[in-house]
Amino acid sequence: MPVPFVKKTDLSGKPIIGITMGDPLGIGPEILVKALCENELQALCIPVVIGDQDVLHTALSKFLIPLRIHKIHDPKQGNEDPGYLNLLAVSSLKLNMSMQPSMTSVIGKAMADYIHTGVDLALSGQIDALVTGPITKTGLKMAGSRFHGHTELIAHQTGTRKFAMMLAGKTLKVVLVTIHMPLASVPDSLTQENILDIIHLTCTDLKTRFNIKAPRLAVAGLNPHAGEAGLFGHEEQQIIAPAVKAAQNQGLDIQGPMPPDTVFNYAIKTGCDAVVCMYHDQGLIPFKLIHFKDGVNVTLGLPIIRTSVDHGTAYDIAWKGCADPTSLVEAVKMAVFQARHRTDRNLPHD
Ligand SMILES: NC(=O)C1=CN([C@@H]2O[C@H](COP(=O)(O)OP(=O)(O)OC[C@H]3O[C@@H](n4cnc5c(N)ncnc54)[C@H](O)[C@@H]3O)[C@@H](O)[C@H]2O)C=CC1
Ligand SMILES: NCC(=O)COP(=O)(O)O
Repeated sequence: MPVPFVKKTDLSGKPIIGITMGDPLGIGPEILVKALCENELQALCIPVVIGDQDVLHTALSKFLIPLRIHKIHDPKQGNEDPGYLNLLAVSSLKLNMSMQPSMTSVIGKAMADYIHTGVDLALSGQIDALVTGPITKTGLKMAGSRFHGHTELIAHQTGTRKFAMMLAGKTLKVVLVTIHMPLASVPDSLTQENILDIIHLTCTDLKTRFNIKAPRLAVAGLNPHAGEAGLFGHEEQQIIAPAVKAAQNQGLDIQGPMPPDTVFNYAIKTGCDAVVCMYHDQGLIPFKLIHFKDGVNVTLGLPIIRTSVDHGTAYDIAWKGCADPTSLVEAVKMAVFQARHRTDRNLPHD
């Protein structure tokens, strides 16, 4: 479904930020009510939660959060009073959280519906950005979705062909060339073309969404020592280096492929704006060592703004009261920043 244009929204007041509740069985409801009870976010935006009334009501009472649910049907009805939790109720699950329910296709579908609704609202300009709470990929699969996660689902729903996953923090930003696939499939999935696409997406979004005028990038190799001149693999010489060279020839400030064990240290020390990584854990391990608490997941290349927590559903601590809401707070703040600073409004994305 191609949806090439973003509707213009009036940003003279506070941006309206849609926040999906995520998997009801995970820590999504808890971090949501904790994040909203601080009043910090309501000073920056009008948050509108897309989720389930009973589940949120249970979270409010279990975690002793003094917010009142304000049920709305249109994001414009969002109350600016920080004492209210604005809710667009999309499901009515009637779960007994004290019985530790398991994932079902009904819960999985509700989780997916929050995302679909949020994307529709963002595409039509009724919200200025979408922030997503954590979901389980298995739950999405049980609901019949063919997508691995939000990133692929939202790209599809917005008709976006070229997109990328960025994990962003103040110290380090990483962007992934391949995302959710077996490690053994990674080498065959790397092409000069897709690496160059990710480099371009990164540069474009750093300029248009992060307000970075002249982005500097570093690119990681795939193999130990970036292949050591072909001794430990040929992907650097045959695929990655030609992509970096092509980007340099197009005038981009970019270096690589660099040895994966030192590229992150180099990037932080020299102030690179992002490191382009060849696979999921190559980027996420160093990123989460630094930004586990406050990292934000951002999808690049979309016609809408989508940020997310950097963590998952954390079933091991769900509904126990010890989940940390910092990543969600940072995801909302980044969504507000992007809504205010984006320079690509009304421009078609690929
Ligand atoms: N944005 C999203 O929707 C994401 C979803 N996932 C999904 O979540 C599920 C679980 O993934 P895992 O690999 O176990 O990662 P996870 O992030 O859910 O948990 C890893 C460890 O970190 C802890 N943790 C995570 N977030 C925390 C928080 N806010 N406060 C305190 N401790 C926290 C957990 O208790 C656990 O010990 C999987 O289905 C995965 O696909 C994973 C990452 C992001
Ligand atoms: N490791 C990041 C992750 O799994 C998040 O995926 P998505 O749901 O944002 O696509």
